[in-house]
Amino acid sequence: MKFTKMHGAGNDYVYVDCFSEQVENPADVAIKVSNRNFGIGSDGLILIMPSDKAHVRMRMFNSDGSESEMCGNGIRCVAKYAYDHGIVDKKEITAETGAGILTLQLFTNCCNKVDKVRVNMGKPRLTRGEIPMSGPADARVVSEPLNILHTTFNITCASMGNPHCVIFVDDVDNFQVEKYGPLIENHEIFPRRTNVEFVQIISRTEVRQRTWERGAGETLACGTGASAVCVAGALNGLTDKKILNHLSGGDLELEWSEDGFLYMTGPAVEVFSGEIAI
Ligand SMILES: N[C@@H](CCC[C@H](N)C(=O)O)C(=O)O
Repeated sequence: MKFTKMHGAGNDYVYVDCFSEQVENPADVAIKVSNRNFGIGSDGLILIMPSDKAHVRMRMFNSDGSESEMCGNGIRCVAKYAYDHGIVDKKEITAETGAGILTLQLFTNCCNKVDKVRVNMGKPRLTRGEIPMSGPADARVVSEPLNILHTTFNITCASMGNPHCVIFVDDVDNFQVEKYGPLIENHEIFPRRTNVEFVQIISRTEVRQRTWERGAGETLACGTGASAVCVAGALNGLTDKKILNHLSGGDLELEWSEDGFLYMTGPAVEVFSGEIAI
């Protein structure tokens, strides 16, 4: 199987061009290629596919083989791959995802390669039913207490197509992400598990985020998570609706605009290509 390794702010995936390759059992392939000792090493697998509704279609699988509806860092890399490898020739393209059809704006460098992408991530979904979470389907979850191991966290939840639980903490770099992340990911109030973002407020326009990803553990960045953090900061009155988010592997710019859409801007990098026996 031919593949390309790419990352967005350090959130790295193995990408397969399914315009020319076929992948049987992508969940198993994701587990195999993601292994950092016995595989290629990545946070998961992303398939770049033809679509009858958009310029390109993305399917994404976490390193544990579970499929997610959406991947913010992944969709920027899919757009870069599509442009740099001649699948599209426009700088505004559409992409079909499990979270619907998204519009992306591509920015190129002096070699006409994409190095930055702005994504209209759609409107955040804020009710328990949409996230999904147990409890009254129409209710929002803003700073709601959740007890984990005798500690009470105030959680704010949103779906960006995939579920997110945002927790504001005082000192994120010393926070025990590996201890609390999996307990929240698998908590019974999240019937499809959840991604978890631990966030320190730096100012009304700047935050620092660490992410525990559903199906992958701690990663260096999460684009849908950074989008959910922008929403959660605004809903809690802690940040403006336009922020710079410092993730462990790089920065993302987020804006929850007046029309209700969430815009994410960030880098997309191709690292290397190769072939692996599957
Ligand atoms: N890293 C991604 C999100 C990947 C999927 C997530 N782990 C899930 O299961 O929903 C991003 O950049 O958004």
